[in-house]
Amino acid sequence: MEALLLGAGLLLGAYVLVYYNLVKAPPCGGIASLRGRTAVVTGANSGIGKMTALELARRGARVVLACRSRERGEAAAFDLRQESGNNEVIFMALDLASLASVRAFATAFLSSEPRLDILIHNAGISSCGRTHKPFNLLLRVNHIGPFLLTHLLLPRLKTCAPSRVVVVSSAAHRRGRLDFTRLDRPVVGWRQELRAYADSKLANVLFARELATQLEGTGITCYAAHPGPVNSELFLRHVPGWLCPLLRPLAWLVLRAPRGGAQTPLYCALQEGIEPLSGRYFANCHVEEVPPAARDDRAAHRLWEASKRLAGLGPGEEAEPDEDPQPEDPGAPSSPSSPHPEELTVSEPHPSPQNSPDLSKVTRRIHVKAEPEP
Ligand SMILES: NC(=O)c1ccc[n+]([C@@H]2O[C@H](COP(=O)([O-])OP(=O)(O)OC[C@H]3O[C@@H](n4cnc5c(N)ncnc54)[C@H](O)[C@@H]3O)[C@@H](O)[C@H]2O)c1
Repeated sequence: MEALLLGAGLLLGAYVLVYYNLVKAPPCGGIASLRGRTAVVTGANSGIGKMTALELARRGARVVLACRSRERGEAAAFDLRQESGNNEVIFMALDLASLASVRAFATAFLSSEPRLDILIHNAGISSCGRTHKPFNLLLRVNHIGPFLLTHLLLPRLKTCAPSRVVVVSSAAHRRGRLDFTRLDRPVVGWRQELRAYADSKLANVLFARELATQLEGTGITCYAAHPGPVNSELFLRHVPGWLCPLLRPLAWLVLRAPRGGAQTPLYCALQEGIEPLSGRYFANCHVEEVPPAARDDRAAHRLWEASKRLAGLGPGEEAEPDEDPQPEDPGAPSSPSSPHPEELTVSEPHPSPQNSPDLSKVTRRIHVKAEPEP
């Protein structure tokens, strides 16, 4: 009897593993060679971001790992260079919780990198941990920081068009509800954190939607991607230490491996022919319908305006980094436009501009944001 139960358990485990990692997350196809193109992946020192960066590096792209910790970022860049055999994987410092750091990253990037073809907003947090900030840290890291970064890097994305922006969102956006009267209120306690996480992921979906509208006709397309339920540190990081030994094997068994989680963001970054679906939400490498709150164009526009204020971008301001007003950033040094000396780090000298392949052969200009009516 026990042997039977064990056998059934093993079979079930194998089924779940295969189902989540191969059936639901088939390896993404898309453009085979990215030689001559540059990609930025935020939060690329672990989990889904690291696997996304690895795949881009394997295809020959120059990959910038935009990470908070120099030590972990440099270590990840080293690993990825080894694993991919591509020496064009570098680290640059970016802390999305600090608007000054976002600006410093953009300044460093624009002055050292001649190209930007793919921007993947992967970094995210699900909890504030022990940090107490006088603002909504989850919204800051998961949405406002990426919003500002996109604005600052737009000129480079435009000159390299056709180019793409991928915002790693989550199915949790379905539980999100944006309260515009208290968007930036500090988050206290795990219940508020869960809510704020879902809200920030809804903000990701609305951001991709509005960005697509604003960029129509520029050759830049953007997508919100759900990686699936992935076995990463995102949630385990905040679980009490004594619970981890119990949860880790369970998570390994029932959740997708980070490599599987990377497939939908990669699909959005690389798949030919999805340009008419710019602004849409993807899961399991397919476009998916979202709930009314996530396809509310008025809310998307309102969020855009609110995000501009929270990111320190003035009304009608162009996205040129040098023209941005000084942001108010409680967690940042007093001179945001002066780069932090320790943050302006590039682990390798930039390469000379390379011959870029003709992307117009594999992509088309965006004409419509196609979406069936509910
Ligand atoms: N793991 C899942 O089941 C799951 C499900 C849906 C969506 N997601 C999303 O996938 C993305 C990647 O998450 P993951 O599961 O790989 O977790 P992870 O914790 O391994 O990766 C998150 C990355 O973001 C970085 N990061 C955190 N705060 C940062 C900051 N202030 N500045 C710069 N980088 C910062 C971390 O250092 C880390 O590298 C997140 O946006 C997450 O919301 C994950």
